[in-house]
Amino acid sequence: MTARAQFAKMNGLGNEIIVADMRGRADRITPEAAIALDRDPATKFDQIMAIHAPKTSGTEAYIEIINSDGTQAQACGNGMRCVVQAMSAETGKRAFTFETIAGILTAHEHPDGQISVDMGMPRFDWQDIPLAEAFHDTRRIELQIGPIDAPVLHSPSVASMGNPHAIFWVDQDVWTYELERFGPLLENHPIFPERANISIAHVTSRHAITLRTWERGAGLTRACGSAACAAAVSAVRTGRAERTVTVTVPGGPLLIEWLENDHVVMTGPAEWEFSGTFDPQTGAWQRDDTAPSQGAA
Ligand SMILES: N[C@H](CCC[C@H](N)C(=O)O)C(=O)O
Repeated sequence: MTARAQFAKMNGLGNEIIVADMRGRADRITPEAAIALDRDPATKFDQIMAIHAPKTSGTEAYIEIINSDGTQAQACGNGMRCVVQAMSAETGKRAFTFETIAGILTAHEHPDGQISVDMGMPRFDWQDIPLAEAFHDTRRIELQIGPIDAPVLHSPSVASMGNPHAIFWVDQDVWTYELERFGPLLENHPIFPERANISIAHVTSRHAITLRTWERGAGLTRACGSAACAAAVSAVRTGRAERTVTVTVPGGPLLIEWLENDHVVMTGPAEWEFSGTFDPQTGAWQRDDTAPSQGAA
């Protein structure tokens, strides 16, 4: 058995996150461990944010992002806020520079506890999303689901926030759509060679969007920060909204600002739930404050 690693179960607006401290270790969290942790109701998560020692000077840490199906993701805005809260509690620092598979990003904690993450620049070229075929205008691509002559969802905007997103615009309450049914079909549609995060968006004013997301590799979530960013920039590109917008996801509101320098900044909360230790090989875990019988160990 491998030595245990420390973790904190946290959430970002209900996006279920495990922040795992993998610094000073040579091993990685296996897909089997991720799947085992997700199967246990107490540690069920959408993403694991694995903190590794920095690879690049000037960065605090290298963050690996793992979906609940064990696959890797390039971006996780809500998870990044959880990492900031955990590391600011540990170090007393408020501003951080991190590296992920998608590059370098910065984040800081405000005095009121809200956390802003610079999610970088969105990309809109079809090759960057990526799409399987050329679409020169990604504000609206040909893709629909439901009866051919009366599609339920159609013509999404697509964008990359490091990870692939499709945003379907709707004119009514986002809860009236069966996202749990259409999500998996669209996530795995052949137009998305790396699959995609699927959102339905209702623009309710020039500064407000309501959003639900089916996440690639994780399914229905209460919040998806990168999808909120993708929806906000896509709403601006299609003339639906201004560059500062509140995106309300099932877990609550996120403030998204698309700055003049093309960076997208997301601001929202993070919440600690409990801490423990786990085996990165198997996912066996134990709460810090309970007797050794707890968990799958
Ligand atoms: N929950 C995340 C996104 C997870 C990304 C993931 N599902 C993927 O791209 O594979 C967020 O807050 O941005």
